[in-house]
Amino acid sequence: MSIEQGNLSYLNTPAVGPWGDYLKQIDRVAPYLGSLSRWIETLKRPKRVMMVDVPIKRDDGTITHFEGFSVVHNNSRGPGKGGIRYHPDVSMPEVMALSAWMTIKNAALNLPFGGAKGGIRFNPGEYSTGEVERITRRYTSEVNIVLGEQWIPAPDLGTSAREMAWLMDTFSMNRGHTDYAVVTGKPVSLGGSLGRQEGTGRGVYVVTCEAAAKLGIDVSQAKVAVQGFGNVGGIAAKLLHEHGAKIVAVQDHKATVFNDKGLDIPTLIRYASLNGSVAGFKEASETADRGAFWGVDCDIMIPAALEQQITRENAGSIRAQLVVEGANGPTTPEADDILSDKGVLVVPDVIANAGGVTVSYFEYSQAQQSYWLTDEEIGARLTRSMREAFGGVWAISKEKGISLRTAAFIVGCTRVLEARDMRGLYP
Ligand SMILES: NC(=O)C1=CN([C@@H]2O[C@H](COP(=O)(O)OP(=O)(O)OC[C@H]3O[C@@H](n4cnc5c(N)ncnc54)[C@H](O)[C@@H]3O)[C@@H](O)[C@H]2O)C=CC1
Ligand SMILES: O=C(O)CCC(=O)C(=O)O
Repeated sequence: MSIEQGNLSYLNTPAVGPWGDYLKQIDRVAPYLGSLSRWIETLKRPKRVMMVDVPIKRDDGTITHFEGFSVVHNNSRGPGKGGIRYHPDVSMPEVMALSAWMTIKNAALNLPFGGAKGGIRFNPGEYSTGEVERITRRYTSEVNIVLGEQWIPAPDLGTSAREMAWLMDTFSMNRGHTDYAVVTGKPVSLGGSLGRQEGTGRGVYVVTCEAAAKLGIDVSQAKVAVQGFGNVGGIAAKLLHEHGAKIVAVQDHKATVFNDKGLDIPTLIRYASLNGSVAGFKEASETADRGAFWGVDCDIMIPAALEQQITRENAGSIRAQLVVEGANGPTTPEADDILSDKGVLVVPDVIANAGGVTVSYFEYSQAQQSYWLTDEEIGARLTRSMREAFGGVWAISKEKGISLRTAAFIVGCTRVLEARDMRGLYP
């Protein structure tokens, strides 16, 4: 079997799904990389992949095994950085794609990190807190050999500061010393950074304002639709709502709620946190037709849930002028083309949702120095980093007449491959 085009025979991983989308994005940037493109295969192959067995004792005394994954995609610029996902559909090709997008994102923001990601295939909502803790601790011990030097984890979909605290504690127990810098997104009382929990949503808000200004959209008058109402979508919606935008539609894993006059976001956040979903929210209309979300009348759309949500099937129905990717990989390359033909501007994940990892970098540096910044300092640094990254990518996109995604990939891939080139090959 050929191993060209990232079609990795040893994993029996065909180039489809999110990994296939990532490979197509790399093919699109290759013509812009000049002589560095001779290193392009580096980006099509994860550096290290690991699948681990995670057995735990359930509350009823029985034993259950879970599949855990960890992928270090690239470490040319430093240790791999990226979150851990708990979701029933997590798979090795998905974690490969998520880790690869981290490589590009971290380099596009000029953070001193490579790309990595981890995941466990299960629905945490179906397990007790004690069971989730045992799964997290067992997984941490199983991936111990890559933690710290090769991979510095953080929260992603389905995980939060709570799991990062257990991870940090388990790692520290195994190594025999307390290590605050092995993981970010920890509770503030345990070496976490102020502003990390809100960092991704705040970054989405900042780039939404930057991109809207370029299109002449007044955010304080804009209608916004948000898919995914968790850490990223919920905070982005809250900040946009606070600045006058009307959030006219929210979709989560269970339901889609609409209100053309604008949803009361603080109340909806409280409601979703009490009920586990936006389903049944009284001050909204609700539809069972999940596809209807994409055709909602709005100016700005923020997909902040999973990969491959905007596809060739629904891209044509999108009425927004601006799509800001809070999620990783929500738009397929085919949908990118349809949106571009329609004149819809897409701010790609590797810039739009980089606020979280940017504050993670601040947390990592603070933990190493045991010196803590204030909320205001974090907020100001984050806003500056996001504006600079967006502005740089916007300028390249205008100069070359290409999408913001390809422009962001030019910045990210050039930095990674320059590092690769300078490090050379062992003779
Ligand atoms: N947490 C972070 O700091 C970062 C997260 N991201 C990305 O943002 C996305 C969301 O992550 P979080 O907000 O952290 O997760 P979360 O676990 O806090 O929330 C996920 C939300 O998505 C909804 N959801 C799940 N499946 C869905 C579906 N099929 N359709 C519609 N909604 C669905 C859930 O109901 C929930 O509201 C993911 O793609 C993640 O990789 C990106 C950068 C950083
Ligand atoms: O904060 C981090 O280190 C990683 C965040 C993450 O997983 C992401 O940006 O997708």
